[in-house]
Amino acid sequence: MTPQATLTHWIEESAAVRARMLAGGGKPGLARPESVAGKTGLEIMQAMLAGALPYPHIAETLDFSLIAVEPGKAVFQGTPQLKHYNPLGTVHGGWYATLLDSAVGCAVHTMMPAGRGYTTAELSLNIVRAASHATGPLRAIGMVIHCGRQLATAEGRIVGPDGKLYAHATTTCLVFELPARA
Ligand SMILES: CC(C)(COP(=O)(O)OP(=O)(O)OC[C@H]1O[C@@H](n2cnc3c(N)ncnc32)[C@H](O)[C@@H]1OP(=O)(O)O)[C@@H](O)C(=O)NCCC(=O)NCCSC(=O)Cc1ccccc1
Repeated sequence: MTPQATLTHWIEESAAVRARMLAGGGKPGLARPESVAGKTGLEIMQAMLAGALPYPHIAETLDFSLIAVEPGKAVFQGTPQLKHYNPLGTVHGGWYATLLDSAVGCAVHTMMPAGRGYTTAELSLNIVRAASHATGPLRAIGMVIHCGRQLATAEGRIVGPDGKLYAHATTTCLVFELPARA
């Protein structure tokens, strides 16, 4: 696919995902414990994509959204804007970090059986190309490398529709038993 065709595909796919989420009742918020009980991580992420579970507020704060999940993989799309700038006049490093923490974390989440949770214990980030408010949509793709009983590791990349790399990251997540709720 040409970069222009990829860009068109990304824009259309993201609009379709958003429309599906909204049609299913999706809105920013926090899932109630009883709504996620008994679901695997993949089922939770799929329910979010279907609008059956709320999506997190951070997606609106930083203008990115979940696009697709499969076992061991999560794809997000975000568009850098002026409101994401640092005082230096460039996109804040935290924007790339948040997008990649989301992508690699959710990739790990897709591997969690019901009753198991995870949290980021370490995130290592390289920002190798500056994006701007003129760049347009970028995608963060997270992939699991290892998923054990206590540790999970994953890697992720932020790329443009032309394939240019903007940032890459690795994470170490702690995997644990979710506490039983009364
Ligand atoms: C410039 C460099 C650091 C190094 O580049 P290299 O690895 O040597 O790569 P390469 O030579 O392959 O060129 C790649 C592209 O870069 C361009 N380019 C190269 N050199 C320069 C140059 N001197 N000046 C301008 N542009 C330069 C070059 O033309 C090429 O683009 P092109 O292919 O022509 O279109 C690059 O990795 C980068 O910009 N990273 C993003 C860093 C970033 O945005 N960090 C986050 C913000 S910080 C923050 O928020 C913290 C904070 C918070 C709060 C308050 C205050 C602060």
